[in-house]
Amino acid sequence: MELVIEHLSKTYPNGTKALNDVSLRIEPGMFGLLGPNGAGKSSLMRTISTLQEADSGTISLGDIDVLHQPERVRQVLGYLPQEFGVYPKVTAAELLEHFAVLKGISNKSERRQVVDALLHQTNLYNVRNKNLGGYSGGMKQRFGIAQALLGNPRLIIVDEPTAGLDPTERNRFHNLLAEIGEDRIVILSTHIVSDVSDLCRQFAIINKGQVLYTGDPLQAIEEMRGQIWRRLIRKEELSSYQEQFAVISSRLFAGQTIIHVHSVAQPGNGFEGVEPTLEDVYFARIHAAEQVAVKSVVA
Ligand SMILES: Nc1ncnc2c1ncn2[C@@H]1O[C@H](COP(=O)(O)OP(=O)(O)OP(=O)(O)O)[C@@H](O)[C@H]1O
Repeated sequence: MELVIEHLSKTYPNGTKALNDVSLRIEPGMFGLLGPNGAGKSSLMRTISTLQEADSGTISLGDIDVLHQPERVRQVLGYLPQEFGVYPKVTAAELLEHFAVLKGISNKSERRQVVDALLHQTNLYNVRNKNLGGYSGGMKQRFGIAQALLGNPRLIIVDEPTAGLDPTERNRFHNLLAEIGEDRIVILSTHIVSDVSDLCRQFAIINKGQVLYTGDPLQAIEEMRGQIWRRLIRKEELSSYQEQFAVISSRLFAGQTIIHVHSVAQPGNGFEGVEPTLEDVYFARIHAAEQVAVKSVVA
């Protein structure tokens, strides 16, 4: 089953163009949707999940017309929203059982089996009788995955799942995602580049409602090879470098500022070539798009 999005656009009543002619083809496996805050990721996820409507464009999931057959989508969809609220005074086992009833698993012993299996899979079985209010952020996210997996969905959407998780929990969550992404479409929406480079065979960069790039992370890195340059500068020199070069990122290291510049040719003295990372790809694509936007405003 493939998810095909074509020419999807959405403008909110206040005039914000959240999706601007988005087209994507998503195959089974983990797909990373990478973009800064406000890029339109949640709008896209909510539209695919049938929680909101688009102004124009089409989405198909196998033979399902997503925008016109929301009931069919909901039968095969698992969704972990950005803000996953839980009732603090019920236990994981109770709430999952409740969701299973809502999903239509009416046979009691079957439901019990499904719930237990999901609690095991998400490593929550030992804490299943604890109130959700006492769960850590990572435990809540894993519970979110457990509920999203009910009914064995073919398409799973997770919106910014690792924000706020500590490294151990994040790692555990990654392993869980990798496991569930083996045989179905999992769309991971995030602004954290390493979530995508760790997990996804396919990804897209989205900014201001537009798809800037889509493809394989390794290929995207390969295409940038020889075009990323590094230089140590003094903090107060940053703005002058930004005027002269395509500075795609700057960070502090041992009290000094390291900049990365995107350039096909050697930018000049003092720059050293570096192996690109997915983060360089991401910043370079966004930087290039912003430059085009600035130029068209000036023109
Ligand atoms: N209901 C709404 N009404 C008006 N504007 C909205 C609405 N929802 C989102 N927006 C705006 O649309 C743009 C895209 O928002 P969206 O939430 O889809 O982005 P995002 O990439 O998911 O960002 P974030 O990670 O911050 O959620 C933003 O400018 C946002 O302020």
